[in-house]
Amino acid sequence: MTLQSIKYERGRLQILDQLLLPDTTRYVDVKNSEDGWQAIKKMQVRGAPAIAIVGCLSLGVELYDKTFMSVSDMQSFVTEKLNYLVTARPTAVNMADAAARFMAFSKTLADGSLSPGDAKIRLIEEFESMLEKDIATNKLIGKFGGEDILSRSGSKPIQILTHCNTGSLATAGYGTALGVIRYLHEQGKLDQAFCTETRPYNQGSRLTAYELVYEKMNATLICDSMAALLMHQKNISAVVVGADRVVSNGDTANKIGTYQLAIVAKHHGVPFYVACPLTTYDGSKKSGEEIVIEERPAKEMTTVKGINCWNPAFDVTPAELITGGIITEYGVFPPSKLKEELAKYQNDKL
Ligand SMILES: CSC[C@@H](O)[C@@H](O)C(=O)COP(=O)(O)O
Repeated sequence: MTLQSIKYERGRLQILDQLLLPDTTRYVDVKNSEDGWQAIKKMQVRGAPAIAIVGCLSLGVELYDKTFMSVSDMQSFVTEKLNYLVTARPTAVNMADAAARFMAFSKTLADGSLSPGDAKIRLIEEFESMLEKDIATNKLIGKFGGEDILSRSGSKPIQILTHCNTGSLATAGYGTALGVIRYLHEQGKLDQAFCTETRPYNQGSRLTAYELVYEKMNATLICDSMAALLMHQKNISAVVVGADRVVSNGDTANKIGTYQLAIVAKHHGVPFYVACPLTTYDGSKKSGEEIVIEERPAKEMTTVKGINCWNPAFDVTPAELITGGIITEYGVFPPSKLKEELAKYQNDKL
């Protein structure tokens, strides 16, 4: 059984408190959208897909206990709460994407054909479907990405470098970039995965390392500052990272430090891939310059009081550095073709 960041049954949501990992495994109840907002803001749950799923399910749990006089009352309530959930963290687009889709869906429920109670259950069912869809999506990402890497590597042992945490803890299960590594491992083709510590929040050393050990994959931890030497000395087959927002020209926001990995990969001729679902694509923005980068509190960085800190949680990797491609559930696309390729699938989202 893989690690489970989200436990859900209708009317009850629990999340694995990622602030306590790896030392303590404790699930906490998320009883409503306010709890959901707080859990996302405090990073008890994190990772773009998991943020959206927990946000929507927290609202689903709140809805379950509520009664509405009319479907349009429910629709106003849901719109207000979804808009609120989007404000918890600004950079990952998945929650905003889900909010837009579910607001549109809740409008379709107000056509008079369903009672308020039935409409509420239809909406809850749609929230619930995110769990299975995310895992199915991640398995496709894993396969497309894994096969692409294998096709480029000939008979060489496969060694993958990844950054941040993109596995079961950041999604409903299987993972995106870590899904690619998992697929290669399942095929018996993974020689070794390297993961960065991912300073300052240490998603790599606390969460990815924990997942890799838990899954018994052959894996090695490095400090972020060791990536250039690693690529110089260790025959890295590919760098594979996740994403928080990919915009229409292919520029990609992901965990701080991704940009420098992409530069180093280009210098060493190592293919650099971004792995993410269609729900991480934001076609409304033309370039990475338009992406809002979250800044986190200085206390996440400091060991000495009195020093000034700058703590951006994400950076933007320019499309031209994504040399391997963007791995989605529909295939692997060069960033320059992403917009036209994904346009074909936009209506499949719900
Ligand atoms: C599948 S998760 C992809 C990204 O969300 C992940 O790489 C990342 O940057 C997470 O940042 P975090 O600040 O931990 O939410």
